[in-house]
Amino acid sequence: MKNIAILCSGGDVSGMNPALKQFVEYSLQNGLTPYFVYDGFEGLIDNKIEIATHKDAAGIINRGGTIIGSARSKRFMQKEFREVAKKNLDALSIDMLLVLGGDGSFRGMDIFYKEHGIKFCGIPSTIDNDINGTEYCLGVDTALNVIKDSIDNIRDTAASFSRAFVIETMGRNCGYLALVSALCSGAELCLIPEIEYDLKEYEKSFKEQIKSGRKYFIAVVSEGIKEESSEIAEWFEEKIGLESRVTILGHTQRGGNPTIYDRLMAYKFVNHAIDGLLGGRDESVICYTKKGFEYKSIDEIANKKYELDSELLGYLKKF
Ligand SMILES: Nc1ncnc2c1ncn2[C@@H]1O[C@H](COP(=O)(O)OP(=O)(O)OP(=O)(O)O)[C@@H](O)[C@H]1O
Ligand SMILES: O=P(O)(O)OC[C@H]1O[C@](O)(CO)[C@@H](O)[C@@H]1O
Ligand SMILES: [Mg+2]
Repeated sequence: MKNIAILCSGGDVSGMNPALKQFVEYSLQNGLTPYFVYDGFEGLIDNKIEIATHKDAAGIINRGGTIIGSARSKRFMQKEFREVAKKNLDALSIDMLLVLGGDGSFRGMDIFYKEHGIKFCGIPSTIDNDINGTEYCLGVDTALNVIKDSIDNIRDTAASFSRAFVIETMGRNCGYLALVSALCSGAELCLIPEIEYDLKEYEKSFKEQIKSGRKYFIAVVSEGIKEESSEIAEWFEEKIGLESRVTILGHTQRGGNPTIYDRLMAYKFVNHAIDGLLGGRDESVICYTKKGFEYKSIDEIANKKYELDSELLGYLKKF
């Protein structure tokens, strides 16, 4: 029987647990022995690698996060520790790995494959949705729903108090979460790292809107823009004349009950990843695009910047 392992790396997402469950089931269906690697690349180095059974994957489908843990591993960046990881995998005769992670994790696996020939398939899993080559990353839908609920709640109090709210989303240097949330929550202002802005250009229009009866503003801003959220709030107070508050959604965006979409995508990503490895694709990332699922090379994924959809950008409100 052949052995296959799975690990989670980088920021966790809701959808990882459904993926782990499907990994166990689909591996067994294919006559493979599934292994869990606990705590990402750290666990590869520290030999936290154990056989996974149906029992290990039971009762987890509704849980956010990942029951096997995730990590950012400084040690995996060093050759000597990757050698330790390879020895640990060899001792268990594991030469196929599924990696649930982001671009950084795939870059690390690419180096590991080139050095030691451990075959892998990456499953894009990051709330940032910042991976080039795939239009969807596992966990994004759940994160967007968490953000949507938060903004809807904030709107209630913003309206009651006639305030401006600056709501900051995660995303690192990618504005996807902020852009989609702003569109789907009817925000008056959306600021993202990809688009240059000058707040002065909004002043005239916002003041006119207040004169015509607007009582409150919702601004959705992404982490990674040139200003702090508190500075945007000060601008609302000083230039627009509205009392303001800041809500930084932070790690709430990384948790929560996985949505139906993320559960289904978890199943599909995992099946395609295992099929790819069994079909002889030794080093790839399984991507989801308008054409469906496609295997792509690490070069295409990790060495090019993700571009936001121009149609979505076109929907953004202008000043
Ligand atoms: N060049 C590299 N060489 C070896 N390992 C790497 C390299 N780049 C990243 N890694 C490994 O991948 C881990 C995860 O990378 P990173 O923190 O960038 O997260 P990610 O996978 O991009 O996910 P997310 O951005 O969603 O948190 C790093 O902590 C490191 O262990
Ligand atoms: O959980 P940490 O290490 O604080 O990292 C936070 C970062 O991870 C992410 O949640 C996922 O990459 C980013 O949106 C955010 O900038
Ligand atoms: Mg990343």
